[in-house]
Amino acid sequence: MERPASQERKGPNAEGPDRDDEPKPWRSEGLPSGPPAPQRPKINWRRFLITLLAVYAGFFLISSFFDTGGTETVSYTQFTRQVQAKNVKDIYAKGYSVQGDLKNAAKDPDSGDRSYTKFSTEIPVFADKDQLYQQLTSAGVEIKAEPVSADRGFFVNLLLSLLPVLLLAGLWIWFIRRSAGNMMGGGGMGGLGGLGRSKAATPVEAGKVRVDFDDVAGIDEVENELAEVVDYLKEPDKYRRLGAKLPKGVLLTGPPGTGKTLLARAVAGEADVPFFSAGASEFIEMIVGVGASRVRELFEEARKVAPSIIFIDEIDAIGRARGGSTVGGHDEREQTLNQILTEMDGFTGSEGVIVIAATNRPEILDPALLRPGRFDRTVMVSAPDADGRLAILKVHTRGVPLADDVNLAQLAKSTPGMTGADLANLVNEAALLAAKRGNAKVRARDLTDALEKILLGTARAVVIPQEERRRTAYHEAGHALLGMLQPGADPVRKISIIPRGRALGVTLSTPDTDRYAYDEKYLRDRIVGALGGMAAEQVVYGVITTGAENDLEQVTLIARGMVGRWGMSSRIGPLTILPSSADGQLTAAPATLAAVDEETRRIVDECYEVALRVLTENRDRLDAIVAALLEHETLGEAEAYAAAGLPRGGHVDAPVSTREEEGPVSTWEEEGVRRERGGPR
Ligand SMILES: Nc1ncnc2c1ncn2[C@@H]1O[C@H](COP(=O)(O)OP(=O)(O)OP(=O)(O)O)[C@@H](O)[C@H]1O
Ligand SMILES: [Zn+2]
Repeated sequence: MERPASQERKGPNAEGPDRDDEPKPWRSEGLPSGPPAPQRPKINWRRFLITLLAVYAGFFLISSFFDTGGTETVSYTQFTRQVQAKNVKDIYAKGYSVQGDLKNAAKDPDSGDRSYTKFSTEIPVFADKDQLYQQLTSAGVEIKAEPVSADRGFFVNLLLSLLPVLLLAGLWIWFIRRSAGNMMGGGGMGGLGGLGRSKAATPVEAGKVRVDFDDVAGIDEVENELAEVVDYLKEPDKYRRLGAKLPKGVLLTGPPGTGKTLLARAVAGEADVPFFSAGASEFIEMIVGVGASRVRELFEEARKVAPSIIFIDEIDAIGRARGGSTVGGHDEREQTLNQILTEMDGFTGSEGVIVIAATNRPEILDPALLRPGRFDRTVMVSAPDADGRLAILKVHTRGVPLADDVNLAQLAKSTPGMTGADLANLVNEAALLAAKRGNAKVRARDLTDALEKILLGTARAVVIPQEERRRTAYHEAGHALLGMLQPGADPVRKISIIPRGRALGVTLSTPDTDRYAYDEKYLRDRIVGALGGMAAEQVVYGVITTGAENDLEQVTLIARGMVGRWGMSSRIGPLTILPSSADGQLTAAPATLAAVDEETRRIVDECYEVALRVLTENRDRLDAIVAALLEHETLGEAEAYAAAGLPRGGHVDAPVSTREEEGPVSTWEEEGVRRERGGPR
């Protein structure tokens, strides 16, 4: 099977250099090959600005030199005194500015001991010029005069004042020349015909995309979710005949390097359709309106060759929630975003263009993007678990000769927290090492050395330390075990110690049926479950960590609601004491509020006691879940209950949903300060 060998070898920033010298806002693949567009040198903006500043400063220096270099600036009084003393040889007048030479050096009136023969001065407008002229002629001063416009200093001044205008003009010309390269035709920008429409995108790869689902490993669930899209792209008529509506947009979310871009290309490869890809930030130009017309153009091209895929990477760059900041580029971003929304609204699904967008930060996206008919399908791509990492390692070692001592399964186990991009990088580093060492095959040592090099060389933690994993596992197992043991709690659906965004791990519980009202028992079990992570750390380690912040927020919210809003405390009685929102009015007396706090505390304390007791009594089950978690990293419902040695008592089998927004779900996610992956890129 064909695959792009070079692409496989790249690390997490594989696309970086490409993007940098790519003049066009998008790339397309899978179109018939055409003549390559002439490469235009990319303007380095920082250097450009620095040069400009330097030139500016230079002008200032030079002009000030011309004005005062070697001459003494004297007062008008001083000047007339020299004239009366008949010590002035000649003057040179330009408007009211006068430069001149003295016959004999005069002492500097300010410092006293410095002497000068050249001077300059300004004649006040209100000076008696006739009288001055007479004095000058009678003193025999040679007078030279020039019209104001011939002034050398004036030219310099003119240049200086014109510089910003010249600068803008230069920018404009550069911009137009640049746009002319990949844009043609008229229309795009109102009166500025020639801007904003692009020529057919030049293919990067001739023929079709040569990546398919075989190249994407360890995220089978995600592939399954996208299989429908592939099927639709392959046979749009099949769906069209039935009038079926397919998603126009799919949003891939997940940490950097988990294969979102790869996945989008694989969808195109599987479906054998052209692939257009663009980084969202590349749409945004200095000049308002260009991003929008590029978007329009991109969709036009894609529609021409439909069925096709448009991939927009880092959509958060333009898709951030609107309003709020009004920093520069705001308008442009908004217009570009609006254009994307318009395009997606405009084409009906039957046109066969599917937009796939990727982001690491779905939470900051404008909700408008996620409405039906736009990116109405969100697919979460998370970092791979141990099995997933093994599968990815297998993909990336397909073309690499491995020595017999290499144990990929072992390597997969020792790289928790690594993403697909990290693993691809690891294999490549090992191959480089082996080549440097003159070996024909990659040996186990090359891989371990490469791993060490990566661990030392990257600032972010690539591999999660074993101790941290164990602690996270205990924390999650604590939540999960209490969820399994407390009779009123919702069944546990999934436990994971794979980091996800800022979360170190997650335990997911969903009820079997929809619940509309919650009784006190259920709420108490929720609190017990939420405290389970902290309690487990207390039981096992004797200390607790900051990881329980989210848990405690949930606990406080529920307990305060029980006391202050739902009448579940006999001491307070059935009264609404606390407003349902933060800005609501508080009407209770301070003593009542204090009582609410005490009651809240009592409930939480009682629940924490329960959590500690249950976990201590069931320590063996807790340890067993932790062992299973460390082994597999994620446990589904059946595996979780099996590990705990518990029946899924009374719980009806419900379809497991991993989409957390569905239904009343309790998730216990641990905030991890250390685990912010990726960072600025
Ligand atoms: N699941 C995977 N299977 C195989 N290779 C993978 C996988 N995930 C990532 N890779 C490798 O890592 C490289 C980079 O991944 P990709 O660019 O698709 O990640 P991404 O999620 O789009 O990251 P970003 O958010 O930084 O754009 C891929 O080209 C591929 O070599
Ligand atoms: Zn927790």
